[in-house]
Amino acid sequence: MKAVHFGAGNIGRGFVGLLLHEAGYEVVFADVADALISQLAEASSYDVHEVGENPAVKTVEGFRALNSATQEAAVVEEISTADVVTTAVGPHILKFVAPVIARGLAARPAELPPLQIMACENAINATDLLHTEIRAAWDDSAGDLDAVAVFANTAVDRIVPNQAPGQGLDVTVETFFEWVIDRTPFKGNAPVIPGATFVDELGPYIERKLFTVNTGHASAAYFGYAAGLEKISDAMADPAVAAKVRAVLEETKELLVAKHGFVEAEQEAYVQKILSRFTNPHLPDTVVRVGRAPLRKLGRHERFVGPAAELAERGVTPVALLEAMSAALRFDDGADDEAVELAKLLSELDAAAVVERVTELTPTHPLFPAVQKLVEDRQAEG
Ligand SMILES: NC(=O)c1ccc[n+]([C@@H]2O[C@H](COP(=O)([O-])OP(=O)(O)OC[C@H]3O[C@@H](n4cnc5c(N)ncnc54)[C@H](O)[C@@H]3O)[C@@H](O)[C@H]2O)c1
Ligand SMILES: O=P(O)(O)OC[C@@H](O)[C@@H](O)[C@H](O)[C@H](O)CO
Repeated sequence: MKAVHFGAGNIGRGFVGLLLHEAGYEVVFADVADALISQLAEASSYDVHEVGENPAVKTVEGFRALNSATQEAAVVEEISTADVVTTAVGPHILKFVAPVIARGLAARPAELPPLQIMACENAINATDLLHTEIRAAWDDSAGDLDAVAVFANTAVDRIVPNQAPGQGLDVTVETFFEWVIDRTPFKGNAPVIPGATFVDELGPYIERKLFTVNTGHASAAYFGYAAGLEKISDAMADPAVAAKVRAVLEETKELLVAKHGFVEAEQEAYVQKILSRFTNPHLPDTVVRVGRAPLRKLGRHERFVGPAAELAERGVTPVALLEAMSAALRFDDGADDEAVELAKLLSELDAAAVVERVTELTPTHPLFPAVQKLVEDRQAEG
């Protein structure tokens, strides 16, 4: 069994690659970072260090690695005979990997079963997005795309920080992990991945993960950044930051319970578990990694505006979520391209235009005036 995995970064090596390896797949990593690919191509193994409660070391071996920019033909050939393709590149990068996957699918021998494609990104229905991009790159003369590929959405959860320089290919991760995959597109032929959980209705799991783990995480990052703190665990050790994060998760809990029917006590236990994961002092995770790409995080269906808009539509005015969004508007890490772009938008556009551009909320949406006020307050500070 062979899996081609795009994105040999933190989650690629520390989670998806590990679980595919443990499931018995030969993993072919495809990435555009040349030094990383050269290192992987030369290595026979790397270790995943799970830190926190019940620490462990897992070894990944038997993989290969290709540069998908300079060795595209080889990647296409690997995909043409693979069983599974996964990605962990970031939602905005899916459009760049889609044409290569389309070419691999077009070259697939007719006798092979459909390629099983799963995007493992922090975004709602990222595989649908990848599917759309592959369709856009698809040459109809190659036949019916949906006859040669199966697309399944997933939700992936494991905190994998940026790795310390000098650590080589080894990855430090938390012990917790969850990979939930929509079973239904496979029509009885789902891949066997013992570390993954297959469900019939993925929607509630994706939203619960994004609007709890990622909303809480990003809140800790932006409040922590504003407090001058470097690590997420330090931010969570600050009582004022921790209280604000808790308040944010109270609001998303209200939405998730009302919308998906999660039992309140179970959702509360989920929240508690997640808060304890953020405080893991063994995990060297930083507010700038977790806060990265604020424009994406302030997007319409993302971790802040997504739940806040739905609460507003239900007649509930979010308070803590808006406070977290206000902190996000103050995330001005100069090394982050999106933070720089956000600062530019704040200085060039009027508040309503910033809200429309960044959040894609329309002026008639019930959340719009509150977000506009946040932007006006931010702009008044200069
Ligand atoms: N790190 C985590 O804790 C975590 C957990 C769950 C989900 N995720 C999601 O996984 C995705 C990746 O996150 P990460 O933390 O591993 O980031 P990362 O930056 O460590 O890894 C991304 C990798 O993608 C590669 N890449 C960029 N453009 C590419 C292209 N065109 N083709 C092939 N490879 C390309 C980069 O070189 C990099 O190695 C994101 O969507 C993120 O939200 C991350
Ligand atoms: O990857 P992002 O930028 O969408 O979000 C940053 C972190 O919140 C994220 O990577 C978490 O560590 C991860 O989603 C945990 O499962």
